[in-house]
Amino acid sequence: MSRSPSLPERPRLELDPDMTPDERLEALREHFKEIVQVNEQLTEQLDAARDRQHDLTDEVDQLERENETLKTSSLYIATAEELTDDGVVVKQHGNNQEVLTEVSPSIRDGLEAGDRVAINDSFGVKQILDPETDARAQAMQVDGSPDVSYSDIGGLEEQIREVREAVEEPLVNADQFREVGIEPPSGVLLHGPPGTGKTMLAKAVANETDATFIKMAGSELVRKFIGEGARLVRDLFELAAEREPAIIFIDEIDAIAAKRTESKTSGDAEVQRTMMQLLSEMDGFDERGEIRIIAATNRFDMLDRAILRPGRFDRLIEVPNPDVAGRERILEIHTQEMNLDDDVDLGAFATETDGLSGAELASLATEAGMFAIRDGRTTVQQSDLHDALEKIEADDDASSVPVAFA
Ligand SMILES: Nc1ncnc2c1ncn2[C@@H]1O[C@H](COP(=O)(O)OP(=O)(O)OP(=O)(O)O)[C@@H](O)[C@H]1O
Repeated sequence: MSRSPSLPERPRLELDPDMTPDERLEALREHFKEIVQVNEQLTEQLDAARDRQHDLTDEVDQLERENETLKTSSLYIATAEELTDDGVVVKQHGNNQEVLTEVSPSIRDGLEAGDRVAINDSFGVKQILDPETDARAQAMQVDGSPDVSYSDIGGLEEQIREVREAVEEPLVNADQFREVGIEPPSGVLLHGPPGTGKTMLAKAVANETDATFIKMAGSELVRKFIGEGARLVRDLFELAAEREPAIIFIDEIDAIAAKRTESKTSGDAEVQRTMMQLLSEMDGFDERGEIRIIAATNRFDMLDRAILRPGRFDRLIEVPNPDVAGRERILEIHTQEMNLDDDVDLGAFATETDGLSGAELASLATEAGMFAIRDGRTTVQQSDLHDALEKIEADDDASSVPVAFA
């Protein structure tokens, strides 16, 4: 930046007592001339300073407008894969679509392969993400249209009904709720063992309602983005407001909303701040329009009861491990694209899989396919399912061996 010129010296009038009146008059004339000159210089400097002030004000306005555009328009996150003479190959996160796009020279100069960038609807690179924005991008997964539907979820008919009533209906029939004069539940908490379909449920509602699905993992907030939790929670709600209708999904909410402990470590204070921010966002939620919030936990017992108060997560939905009919349906779903031998009886097999979660049944189906391939076959037999079950149970036992003996 150019330094402003220093101010001219103030002219000094030096009158000698021995001067004749003529000499004094001459000295006074000289002094007057000097003062006029300095006055002109100062006027010039003042004009230049005013011009500069105008330029800077314009620059500030321009930056404010750019900032506003960046904040309000929806941008997507992508990675710059390759810089070529024809442009930049970017890969959009979420759908992995790759495109060759042009970038303005000013952005191109600072861009390197591997950088995360923000792109607009027509794939134009608008911004290189700095580490701070990057944290935001990593902490939140945004999916414009998740590809899970209710029919992909096995054995959770009652839970699907409840989620539809508490989340889908208020989004789709907001007017009806207003006319009847009732407030829909603020937040829905899905709780149950790992891998039972909680995330799928949240994605399916987003899909069904054409809402944007925004996921944030509580554990990552606490582990990866230390010191940023509260701000990221605020950003999460801001992003949802920009993208409404939107469904906010907070996975592993127990990581930020566990019961308060006696210990006063700085880590606890940080988690507390994050939770307080979440509670205050939820308390101011009514005015937020078409945003619904779903949280999930495997550790319901650990939750701070403050988050379950009316107006917060006041609708609890338990998502348990599937019963035998649920397991059969989940097996059907995960084998529907597979080439099954006529001897396969999923109903009978389901009775042998007591205690397995939906996620375990999904990987069991893939494992069974692997056994068929290893055996040089293109069809999956009942025996492959049994082998896969044995393997999964053996893996399970190995992972539950106490660490000291593992
Ligand atoms: N009920 C189900 N029906 C069909 N597939 C299921 C079901 N539950 C789980 N799965 C399979 O397991 C995967 C993981 O499920 P999901 O992420 O929804 O579980 P979750 O309950 O959110 O788990 P976590 O608590 O560990 O986050 C799904 O992508 C799907 O393949």
